Amino acid sequence: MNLSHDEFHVAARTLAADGWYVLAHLMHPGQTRALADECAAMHGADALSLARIGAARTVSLLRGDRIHWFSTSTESAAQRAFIDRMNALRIALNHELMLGLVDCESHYAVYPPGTGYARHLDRIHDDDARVVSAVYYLNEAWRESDGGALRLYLDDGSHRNILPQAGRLVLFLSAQFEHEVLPATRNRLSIACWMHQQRMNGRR
Ligand SMILES: O=C(O)CCC(=O)C(=O)O
Ligand SMILES: [Fe+2]
Repeated sequence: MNLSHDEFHVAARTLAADGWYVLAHLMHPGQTRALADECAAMHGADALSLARIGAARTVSLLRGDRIHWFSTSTESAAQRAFIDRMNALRIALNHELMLGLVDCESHYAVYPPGTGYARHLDRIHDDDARVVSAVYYLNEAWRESDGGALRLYLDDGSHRNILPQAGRLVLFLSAQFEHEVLPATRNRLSIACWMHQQRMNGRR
């Protein structure tokens, strides 16, 4: 396992060249397990909310995940460790690519069996803040037969299926890559995260 900053260097270079990258182990397994346990416990206690889409904030049939936004006032030690790690990555990306990423926003997501997220772009049309999308997966021993891949649509018309394996972080440019979450046969746990630039279009 490589948790060194060399890995961030490779991530930055590959993101610049290809627009997407899969990092094998963002955090130590114990930290990932703590996040998975907390996310599963919140789901079990019905403490997650149905996800909503867009400015209208309407619950949509397009996505079936239940979420909890991280916030500094309520965050746990496990969430803090994740945010610290993502901030280190964000600073490395700024350093190497001069992206001007000012912060990240993150939420837990649980997709119950049979639910997914239809093909979409993370850059919302009236908001240019999201630059890099990142998804951190929390599922131990995920098998191909469990379904639940992230399908990333590439510029050449092909696609890649990425399984939501614990420890894996997927990065891609928010404005460039359409993607979808395929339905799974078991609960699919993750943290979705967006790195922001300062908004250019005046919106707050
Ligand atoms: O969980 C994933 O693999 C992707 C989630 C996603 O596309 C989103 O929350 O916008
Ligand atoms: Fe997305």
